[in-house]
Amino acid sequence: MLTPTFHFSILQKFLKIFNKESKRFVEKLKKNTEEVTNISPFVSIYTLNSMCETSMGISLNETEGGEGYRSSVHDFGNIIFKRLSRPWLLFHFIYHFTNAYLKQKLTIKALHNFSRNIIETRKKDMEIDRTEKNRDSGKKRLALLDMLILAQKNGEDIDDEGIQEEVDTFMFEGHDTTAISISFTLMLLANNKHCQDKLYEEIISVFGDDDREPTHTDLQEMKYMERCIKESLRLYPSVPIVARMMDEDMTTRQGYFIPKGCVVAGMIYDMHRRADLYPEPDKFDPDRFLLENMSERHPFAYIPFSAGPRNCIGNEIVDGPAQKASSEDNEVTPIAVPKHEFIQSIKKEIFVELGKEFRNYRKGLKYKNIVNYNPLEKNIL
Ligand code: HEM
Repeated sequence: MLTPTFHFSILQKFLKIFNKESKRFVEKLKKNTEEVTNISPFVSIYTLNSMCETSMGISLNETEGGEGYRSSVHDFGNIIFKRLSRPWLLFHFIYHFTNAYLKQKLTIKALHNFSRNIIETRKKDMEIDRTEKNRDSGKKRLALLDMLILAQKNGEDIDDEGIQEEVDTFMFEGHDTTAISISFTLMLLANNKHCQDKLYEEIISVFGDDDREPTHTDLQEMKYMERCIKESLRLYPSVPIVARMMDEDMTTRQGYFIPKGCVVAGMIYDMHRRADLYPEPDKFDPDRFLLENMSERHPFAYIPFSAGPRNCIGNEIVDGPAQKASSEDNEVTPIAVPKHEFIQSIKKEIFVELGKEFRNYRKGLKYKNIVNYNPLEKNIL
């Protein structure tokens, strides 16, 4: 349902929002007088603004309750990380008696109330547009939410709760991942002056001394910047681990049995730093993503957006249109990896990697969700 929203013709309309927020970010940075600034929460103000406007079609700064929503988004992130980093809080029984749980409930309520209101208002506005046969509505910029409302109207299998869940997912998946990625890219450029200089030269070659807003074509020309972002996502993938629950038994080529119900984790961070795939893996070298240096690499050696049927839909923003836009096709061409190919690849790449990682933790760990990949003991812990 949502894939058409990620078509580059729609993303192009979003570019105005990204440009507006980028400008605000730069202005704010210029005014910053602190000697040391933690840039990550700073960046996330503008990525959250961008996500709100592209997902819900509202400006957080100009909407009643917007600032409350912003602080709830941040509080919620903190609550989750606090819980994840305190093993005893992972037991529901203990967690339910803590203040953190109470705060979590209140925060979720605030988040849901806000997005529910926006959805209801948006639905009413769209109804008015339709009944008044607003001739301009076709030219309007559609937010992701509008696509879901339209899909529901057209009889697709999604109810109000489903729409809200999608909007909430987008807000979290979209703003934090991009804020982290921008922060690390800035850090890497700051620490690698020669790359920063090269990128600066590229900016000058595209814009000269004109301070106009970047267009989609400009961005496509900025090949070095694209390589810097890709290399930054290799070193610091915003989502370092993905996990899947096995829905059927499986035996890998190496002969390891993984039972149904088992949780298997893919360590993207570790895979991206494998010396056999990336020589001098800790070095920031954007030229690893030159075509000639990539051709020999396994396609799943680089998976910052995961791969397969549940990969990142936002992948289209960073990776998809950049390559596909030039074909000027109006059809949506989702990047989907055939399931069997993905499974084969998991076997070869991710499981082998897991073997290396988990061997270190094996001794003394008796946790039913962790699979032992030690090649000497073909069994399960
Ligand atoms: C640097 C930016 C981003 C990175 C590195 C990233 C990474 C990922 C990864 C690794 C997954 C898969 C998680 C898993 O397999 O369990 C994922 C899923 C997802 N991402 Fe992103 N993401 C980014 C930006 C975005 C943006 C901008 C959006 C929305 C506009 C978005 C929306 C989603 C959604 C909805 C899913 C769930 C897909 C599904 O389960 O079918 N992401 N992302």
